[in-house]
Amino acid sequence: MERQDFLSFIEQADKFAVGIFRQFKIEERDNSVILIAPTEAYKRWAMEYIKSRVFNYGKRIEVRSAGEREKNEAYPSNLIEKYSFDNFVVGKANELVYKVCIEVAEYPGSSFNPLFIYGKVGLGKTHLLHAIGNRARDGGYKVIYSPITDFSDEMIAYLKKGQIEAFRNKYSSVDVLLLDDVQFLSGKERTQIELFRVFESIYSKDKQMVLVSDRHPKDLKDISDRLISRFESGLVIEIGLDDETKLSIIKQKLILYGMPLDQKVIDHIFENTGYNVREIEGAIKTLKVVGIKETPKKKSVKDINFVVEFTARHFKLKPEDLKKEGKERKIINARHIAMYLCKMVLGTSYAEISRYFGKKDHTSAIYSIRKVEEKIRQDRKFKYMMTFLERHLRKELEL
Ligand SMILES: Nc1ncnc2c1ncn2[C@@H]1O[C@H](COP(=O)(O)OP(=O)(O)OP(=O)(O)O)[C@@H](O)[C@H]1O
Repeated sequence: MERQDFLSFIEQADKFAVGIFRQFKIEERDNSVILIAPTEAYKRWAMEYIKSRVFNYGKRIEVRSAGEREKNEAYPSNLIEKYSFDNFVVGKANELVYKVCIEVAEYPGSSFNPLFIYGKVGLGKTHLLHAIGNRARDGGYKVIYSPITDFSDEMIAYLKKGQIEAFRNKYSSVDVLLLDDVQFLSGKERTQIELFRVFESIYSKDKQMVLVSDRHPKDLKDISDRLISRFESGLVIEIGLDDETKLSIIKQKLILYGMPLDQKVIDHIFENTGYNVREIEGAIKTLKVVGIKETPKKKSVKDINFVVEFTARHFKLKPEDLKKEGKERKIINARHIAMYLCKMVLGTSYAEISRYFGKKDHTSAIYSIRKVEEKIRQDRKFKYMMTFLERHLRKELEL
């Protein structure tokens, strides 16, 4: 019965092809259909066929060859399926990296190896890693995606069980290894040693490695030179975001969230977000709930004052301290946190925040808020504290 679904779809579209597809084993799943080809040649044919047609089956189509099937299922994938090449908006600042990623996903190990992508937060690095993983997996390759902290935790767990060889084998036997947030390797000596081994092994077998970081390999701290030089030995490429791409992303996301492409809305989002797609998504979601009439309303200075008082109270400081230019770490941190809370809780624009804190340039608020975002990602305790602060602030503001 299930087999019928995909085949009847093909039958309507292409009478010739259905005869060939009948020779495949077809597994229908909720969101995807897996075609298991009898031989490699059939697999290649099916992949070409699917790629060259405008396919609107409504499910992701995955092609594997019979031999690969078991191998792949032995590797439960933690890839996020919604991150694909198709829904990645391309513009000047990310076009090259996008093309390189497609190349790597389709010909792993034989083009840019290792591929090292770096760039600021929320620019789509993780999205591209998963897109590579999904495409390579569809091509029948064994893929592992792992944020470096998970890689490290897993390594320690294996080490404790006395099974470090099993860990090495697991990571060395993939076709594509995707490592996220490589900057967190910093200071993790044993993890670096193990990663180096994995690297050498993968590389010698012409398997693919893709690494993602928030900075260039040269700017990574406390990472061994030999590892850095490996990171630099393939292609190092930056991902960015320019105004034109930002605009296309806003439009695409508005459509995605079922919102009208209203110029006022577009301008509002454009002006109230930095160069960070995650932030753009956040702004659109807020807009969807609150509506354009309320969101753009300028938060009164009274509210910003309230956030500053609230933050000062938490850190046992005076609100005036936060507004002054100070050198003391504790005060600087509290000021950054107050700025972050203004942005997240009140939705105040960068320009307004900067102005309130006595800065002319709106990039100063962007910089400070980014610092807080980075710390949230790096430090679990800090993240809990920020969640706590945000929740309490919202309560006090009755938001
Ligand atoms: N060019 C793009 N087109 C469509 N969506 C995008 C694009 N870039 C980023 N996004 C979306 O923005 C969000 C954040 O992207 P992602 O997590 O990949 O960023 P990142 O660069 O890995 O950030 P971080 O360094 O914080 O991990 C995701 O939901 C992603 O789908």
